[in-house]
Amino acid sequence: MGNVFVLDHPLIQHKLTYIRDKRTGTKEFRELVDEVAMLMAFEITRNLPVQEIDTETPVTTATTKVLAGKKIGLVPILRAGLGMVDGMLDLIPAAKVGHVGLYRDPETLTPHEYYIKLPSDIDERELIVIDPMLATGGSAKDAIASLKKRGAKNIRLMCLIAAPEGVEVIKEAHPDVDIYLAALDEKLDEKGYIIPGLGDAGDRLFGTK
Ligand SMILES: O=P(O)(O)OC[C@H]1O[C@H](OP(=O)(O)OP(=O)(O)O)[C@H](O)[C@@H]1O
Ligand SMILES: O=c1cc[nH]c(=O)[nH]1
Ligand SMILES: [Mg+2]
Repeated sequence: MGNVFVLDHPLIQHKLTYIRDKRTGTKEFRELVDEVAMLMAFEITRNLPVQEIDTETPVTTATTKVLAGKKIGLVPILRAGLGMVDGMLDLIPAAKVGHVGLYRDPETLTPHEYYIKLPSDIDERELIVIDPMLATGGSAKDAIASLKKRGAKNIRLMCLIAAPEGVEVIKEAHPDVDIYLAALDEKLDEKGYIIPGLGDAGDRLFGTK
């Protein structure tokens, strides 16, 4: 655990280029984030355990595989994490979805939690915390701590883009959490934005700039 995986599938990388492009408008941005989230869900679920069962096909009995082990829970960090939920649910339709609302104070960069609603059985689920951006790492760090406080034991973090600073914060605070990214960028600027990044993910998703 505590590993960092950059999902470098060509389709993910291609779409991420257009997500970063400042000329990409809200509609296309939303669609691309949705598509990349689905592709990342495909990669992140690659190592889920399976078990063999007997299945009656119309002609014989076959030994086949089904998912085994823990069920999945998705936990988007509001707002921007919402943009990745539907794409992931396309692949994992039975997942339950919890929500953690956090905003980052633009001056101090400190995260503030304003909402939390989780499935009652989070302690039995493999949770995937979702947020497009891991910048200073403060928001994801607090969101994960909130989940642990409420009993979560198996948590992974999935982001589109991270800054090295944010990755270090999560590794330090939550060494049990694996991190899945589409890209690990260069650095943060003085306002806490990821460079080169994609700008403000929430504003670009919801057209609020
Ligand atoms: O790693 P950090 O430095 O904490 O920054 C990352 C956070 O900032 C953004 O949310 P924001 O506060 O803009 O809220 P929003 O999703 O409502 O726009 C982003 O979606 C992360 O949650
Ligand atoms: O670059 C960044 C950093 C934090 N939040 C964003 O939406 N973008
Ligand atoms: Mg924002």
